[in-house]
Amino acid sequence: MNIEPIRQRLGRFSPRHWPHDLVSAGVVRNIERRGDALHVSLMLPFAQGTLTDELQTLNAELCALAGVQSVNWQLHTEVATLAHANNAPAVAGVRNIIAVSSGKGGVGKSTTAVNLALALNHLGARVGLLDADVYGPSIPLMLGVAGERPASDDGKTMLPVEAHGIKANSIGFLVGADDATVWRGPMASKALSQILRETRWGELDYLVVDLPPGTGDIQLTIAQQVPTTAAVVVTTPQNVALADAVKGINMFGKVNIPVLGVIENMSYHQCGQCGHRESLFGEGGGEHLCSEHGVPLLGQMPLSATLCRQMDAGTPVVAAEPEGEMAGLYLAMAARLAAGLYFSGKAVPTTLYTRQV
Ligand SMILES: Nc1ncnc2c1ncn2[C@@H]1O[C@H](COP(=O)(O)OP(=O)(O)OP(=O)(O)O)[C@@H](O)[C@H]1O
Repeated sequence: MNIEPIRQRLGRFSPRHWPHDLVSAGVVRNIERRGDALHVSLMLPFAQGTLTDELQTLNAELCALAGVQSVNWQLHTEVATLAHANNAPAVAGVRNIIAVSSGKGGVGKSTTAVNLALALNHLGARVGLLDADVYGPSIPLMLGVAGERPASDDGKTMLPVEAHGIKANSIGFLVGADDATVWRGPMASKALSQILRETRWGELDYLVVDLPPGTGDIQLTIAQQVPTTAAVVVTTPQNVALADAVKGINMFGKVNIPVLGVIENMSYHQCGQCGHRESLFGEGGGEHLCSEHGVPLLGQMPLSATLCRQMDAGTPVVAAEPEGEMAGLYLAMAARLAAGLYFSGKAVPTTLYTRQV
């Protein structure tokens, strides 16, 4: 069978959120006909969301081109390690680190970090979550594991706490949320660096780091001490929050950490009864900010009482209702994030890059 027409068709197909088609993205591994079926195998270098469904739309055309009855797609994912944006030494086993930040407190940064981490895991990736928010470590509560402590079998390193399929560590597990908040700059960033490196994360495709809110020295120091691959900025639509989000984008710019995009949280309220949408804090702010600063708007999350309640109860929406509408929004953001990270980064050999240094 001549596979060239098949290859050409795949070369004209760009999945959603991909800046490239399947062929130029280099993901097509093998095309062959076996009996009445066409087998196409793809090797994907990042966690992906709806690709399986999207590929089905090609089936009829490919069947006609190959003269077969069916198409059998085989998708393998091996998340690539991307060069990080600074000179901080790598963390053993950790392929990519995504920093989640916000220009100001209370915009839902931790909520976003937790649900994005869970969403990446739902897409099939091995995920860790580091709570670096020394001013208010809320991850233990949000994951429903506030009473737990990381175990240590050698007195030197810690095993992360596991919750809802991801691995987590937080300053809040170790000193209690109230004590951590009185720490000041150098002490907090030193402790954090230690937690990052003394946790036995195992093999992780993505480690999501929930940074402290703000754009001051401590955030800058942490961003530099952590071998960050790229960052995400969370904001709400009010002008004051957007102005601070710009400071966040600029902060990462100063230390050459690429900003993968902005997530607008509490963008609108959707009435639980009639479904009516209302933009309580203004409309179009996130979009405007993104187009002005040349960064993608990764997604918009509604203000939702359920989301807030689930978070407080330690069962984040992506874990509680993975098939629901709200989780779907986080899953789409995670897929966009993973694609954006891969296509904007530079792949490096995993074995060299993630070993203990
Ligand atoms: N989209 C949302 N709808 C409703 N409630 C939300 C939403 N996002 C976050 N919240 C709630 O708002 C509160 C603050 O959220 P969160 O702790 O994530 O903010 P933060 O930006 O991390 O704050 P800080 O950095 O100051 O700790 C929490 O009670 C959370 O459940």
